[in-house]
Formats: sequence, C-alpha cells, structure tokens
Amino acid sequence: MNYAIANFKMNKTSDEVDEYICELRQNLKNSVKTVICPSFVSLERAVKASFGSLIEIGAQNLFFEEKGAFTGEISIGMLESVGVKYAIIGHSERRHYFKESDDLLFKKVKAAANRLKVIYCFGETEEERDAGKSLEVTLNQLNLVKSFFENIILAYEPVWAIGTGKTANAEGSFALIKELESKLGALPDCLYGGSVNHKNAKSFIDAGFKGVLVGSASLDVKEFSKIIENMS
Ligand SMILES: O=C(CO)COP(=O)(O)O
Repeated sequence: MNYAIANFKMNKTSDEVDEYICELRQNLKNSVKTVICPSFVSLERAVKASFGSLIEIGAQNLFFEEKGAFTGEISIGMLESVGVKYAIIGHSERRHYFKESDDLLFKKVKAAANRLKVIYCFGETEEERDAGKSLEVTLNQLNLVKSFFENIILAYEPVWAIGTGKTANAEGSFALIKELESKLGALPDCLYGGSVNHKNAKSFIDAGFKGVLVGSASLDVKEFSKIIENMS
C-alpha cells in the first residue's frame, strides 16, 4: 500500500492539529496509508483525534537512550506510551541545523527499528548533485542503516528539492533508487519527498516510489486530502 506522510515540521498548535485530523478523517482512502507527524507536544492529542480512523501518528525525531540525564530529549518509550507508531529519522533539517552525525543516526535507527516504523530520510545536497556525487552520497547514507532494512522504510529527499518548489524529476529520482538497489540488493519501501503537491504526487507513484513525504503542502488539509485522492 502506498504512503502519504505529512511532516508538519515546526508548524501548528495542538488545537490546529486536532482540527486538521478531524477534517482529514472525512477524506481518507482505504488504499493509502496516511501518517501525520506533528510536533512532540501535539502527539498525544493527535493519537486521540485519529482514534478509530485510518490515520496513524508519527514523531519527527527521537533519542536513542531510554531515559536519563538528556535534557530536552524524547525517548522511544515515551513515544510508544502515547500511541505513536512511526518516527522520522535522519531528516536533512536535523542533519543540517542540528548537526546530526552518521554515528548518532545509526544509534537512533538501531534503537527504534524494532519498536516504531522508522522513516529514514536520505538525499544529496545541490552541491553534491552538481559535483556528480548523488550516488556516492546516498549510497553511504543507506549503507549506514543497511542492517535494519527489514524494519524500516526509506524516504529519498533530495535536499535541493525541500521547500524550494524545485521538484526532482520522478523517473530520474527512481533511476537513482534502482542504481542503489543494484549496489545494495533489494531496498525497503522507498518514498519521495521534496516539494510534493497534489499536481505532482502521482508522478512519483507512477515512477515506482511507494508514497510521498510531504512538508509545506501537507499543512493545508485540503491540499493534503487532494494529494491522497490523486495518489489512489
Ligand atoms: O522535508 C520534506 C518532508 O519531510 C519536504 O518538504 P516540502 O514538501 O516542504 O518540500
């Protein structure tokens, strides 16, 4: 089944997330797995608001330790305790703004892979693409988590396409996934992310991606509903 995953990033209050989920519940498709990833403070209410619907709730981040002196961090157990089922790990904004290293990402994926459905993000920057390094960079990013392939899903998010309106070419992007597969063997389900909207979502499914990870266009419930509609 294809996925439509909304990454709200640092947007929406808990009231706004509640309202959003109430409206989205009316517009779901059985054939599309729908996951909403609001901020940490909205997770518990989001789980309640989605109860009895096909919507599942994901976190945008987590920490690998179970408890202890890690001020400001959130553990997997805490996420499980409020009914969270998914977690995004390795988003380029975490890698870039918060300097998340390969070592840290490995620890996070290792800790979470058996407990939550991990959405592991990877993708090259514009500079890396222009230097012809897309394959090398993404291969390294995937090699890091290869031992967890059975328990995770992937999201290819070329960094230059995130929040820029510059969507990557669907066929070209999937050709990269095929190249990665020829090096690594079968890959887990792979989604596409980066300036997805209701007009281009279907092209990524048609190219072979198993769904979309949507930022800005997911913030408007009508637009996200159209994305789901157009994918199915
Ligand atoms: O980062 C993204 C999803 O995780 C994509 O963001 P945009 O859809 O805003 O480009």
